[in-house]
Amino acid sequence: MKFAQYLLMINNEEFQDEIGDNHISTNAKNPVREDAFSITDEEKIEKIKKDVENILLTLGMDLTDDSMKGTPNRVAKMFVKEMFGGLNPDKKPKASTFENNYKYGEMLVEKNITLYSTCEHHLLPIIGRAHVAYISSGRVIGLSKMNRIVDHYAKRPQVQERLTMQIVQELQRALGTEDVACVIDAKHLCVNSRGIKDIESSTVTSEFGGKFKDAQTKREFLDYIKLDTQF
Ligand SMILES: Nc1nc2c(ncn2[C@@H]2O[C@H](COP(=O)(O)OP(=O)(O)OP(=O)(O)O)[C@@H](O)[C@H]2O)c(=O)[nH]1
Ligand SMILES: [Zn+2]
Repeated sequence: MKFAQYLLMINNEEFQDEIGDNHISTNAKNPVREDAFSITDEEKIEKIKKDVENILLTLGMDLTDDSMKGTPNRVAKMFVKEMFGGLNPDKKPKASTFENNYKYGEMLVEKNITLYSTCEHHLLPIIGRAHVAYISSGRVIGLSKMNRIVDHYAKRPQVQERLTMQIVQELQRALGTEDVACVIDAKHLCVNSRGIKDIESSTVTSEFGGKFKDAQTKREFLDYIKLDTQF
């Protein structure tokens, strides 16, 4: 499918889905059930609170203890409003774009974007940096919107590969161009702090759209971001 046809298709209301990911390719969608929004956030918090309470009681914790009595509610609120808030389409940032009046024609790189996500296999943190770039085809986007888009898709149960693709596809939609790239370098606490317990290793993923598939353009982007970030 041509990119223009794809843009027409994703703007068609019929293609709206539960978490507002109508423009995300099938293979990059989070596995979300159709009834994801059959209950409100407040109802979700109430249900999760009871589930967390149950887990802690099963582990043998005394939930009348001053320090722990608020924990089930705290965890439930944190899940729904913070860690997994990106499942709520109302929280999706407005990716406002404007005319490229100054005719800037080179790539723009937003690098070292702080990334906090959650591994969907273990529900443990993924901590790292995202680097995104695009070449304008007429529209430009507010810098902070790129950080916000990264944060929105990070706030879901994720695998890093999918997250990388979602960021690129959302920026392609917002900017109306295929010429978008993203590299993520992140530590998965499920690898660093448990299991194999390799504290040093990190995971690098990338997605290169349009002109970024070209070796020279890709090289320029990778040179700008030089993967020497410490986190
Ligand atoms: N591809 C991919 N794998 C991930 C990501 N996050 C975590 N994983 C891996 O998912 C895998 C889950 O494997 P399992 O064998 O079911 O889980 P496990 O028994 O806890 O595995 P260990 O971590 O090896 O102890 C692990 O190898 C994780 O490192 C991710 O973002 N992408
Ligand atoms: Zn994990």
